[in-house]
Amino acid sequence: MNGPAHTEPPGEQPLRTDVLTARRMVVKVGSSSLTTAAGGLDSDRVDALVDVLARTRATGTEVVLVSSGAIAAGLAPLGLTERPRDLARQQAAACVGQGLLVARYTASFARYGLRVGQVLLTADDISRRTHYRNAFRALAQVLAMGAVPVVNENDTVATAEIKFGDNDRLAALVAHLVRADLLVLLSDVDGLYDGDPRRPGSRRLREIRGPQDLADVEIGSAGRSGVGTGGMVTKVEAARIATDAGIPVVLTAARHATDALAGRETGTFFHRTGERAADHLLWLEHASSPRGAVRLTAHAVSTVAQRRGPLLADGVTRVDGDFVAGDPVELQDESGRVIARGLVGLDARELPRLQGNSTREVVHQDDLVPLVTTALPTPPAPPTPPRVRIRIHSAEEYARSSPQTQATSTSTARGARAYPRT
Ligand SMILES: Nc1ncnc2c1ncn2[C@@H]1O[C@H](COP(=O)(O)OP(=O)(O)O)[C@@H](O)[C@H]1O
Ligand SMILES: N[C@@H](CCC(=O)OP(=O)(O)O)C(=O)O
Repeated sequence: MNGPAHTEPPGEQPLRTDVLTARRMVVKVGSSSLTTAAGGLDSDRVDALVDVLARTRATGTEVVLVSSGAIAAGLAPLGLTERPRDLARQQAAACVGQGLLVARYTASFARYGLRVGQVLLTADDISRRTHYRNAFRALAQVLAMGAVPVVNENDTVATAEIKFGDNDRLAALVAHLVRADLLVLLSDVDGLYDGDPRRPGSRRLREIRGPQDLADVEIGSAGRSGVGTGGMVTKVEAARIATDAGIPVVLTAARHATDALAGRETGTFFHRTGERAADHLLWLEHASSPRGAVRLTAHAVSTVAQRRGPLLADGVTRVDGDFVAGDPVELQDESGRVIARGLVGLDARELPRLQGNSTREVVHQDDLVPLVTTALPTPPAPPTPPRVRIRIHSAEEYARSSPQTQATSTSTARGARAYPRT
């Protein structure tokens, strides 16, 4: 475990109201906080975590646990001494380790008469609206029946295309999914430091009020545990996703979980920076895979970026991808820069016929998420309608390609869909 160079003594601090008033919280614990130095699950640490969560549950606060550790738990039983680099052996380790992990939680929560329910998700499960609603219903029901959902990525079947990539991000998305009041990220380090926590002189940041507070912070990758994945980068990103959606975040060490959940000043507190968005807008921004891209006139870019109105057909200059009405698409400026995401209201194939049409709506204003924050000037409307160029790719080919490729590719219509439509 990485010991931070400097841990500031907890002084007498006011309690954190956002923690005390949370009625539903998502707690994420990293692999490094659940394993022994020799590898394998550390039962004492699992029990210590469950003690805290069961006490919180007993006060009436609902808890969803997002737990990493499947791969780490599967290493020793498969004779592996370190986390494999290749996906196939990671899948095998997760397959063996996930069962052990949930068995351990089941036994540990049983000491308090609490049941656990395993929930394994892939990005695909929440990147489509119907699945998103389904996942919400399932989790809400597990909570309503008094059990503790233990969520992890479904690493055994998750391939690169459908991976969340890290459980910090998964936890932020689950926090939004279950409409949590608080997200708690438990790691092997007791908060966000302004530099490498092992370096003498690095200071723990007590609170983050917005991106401006992160300007001079050195945010590094995973420490020496060898089992963690994203390091601070993914935790700060997860905090951004959650706080943007109105969910405050506590980031601290698993060993400080009691203090953190009691609202005491420990770790780093990320204040909420935004309001909870409509479900489908968060889904659109963070969880959806765009099915295509639409390039806009300068005038339409300005309208969309400032969310002053819908995207109309006469604002479209080019269409990439084989999307149909209801799909998420990227909205790009004339240079191919992505300026927003939107749920498109028309099929890609319909758009050429609507060239120059200023009454047909391509994306409704309520189905837009601007991704650029800078105010864009409003250029005059173009005098003549632009020509629409259609370039169709298969959805899977489009999703895999880089933004540059997406902007410049010349492949022709294939019409294949990667996944069944929902
Ligand atoms: N600015 C920073 N503040 C705190 N920790 C940092 C920072 N930069 C990098 N880290 C590293 O991030 C590690 C935590 O990430 P990780 O190993 O992925 O943990 P987990 O398994 O809990 O997800 C810490 O052990 C630490 O070494
Ligand atoms: N889903 C993987 C963990 C992925 C992950 O993000 O790990 P960590 O950085 O330890 O939270 C597992 O259970 O092994």
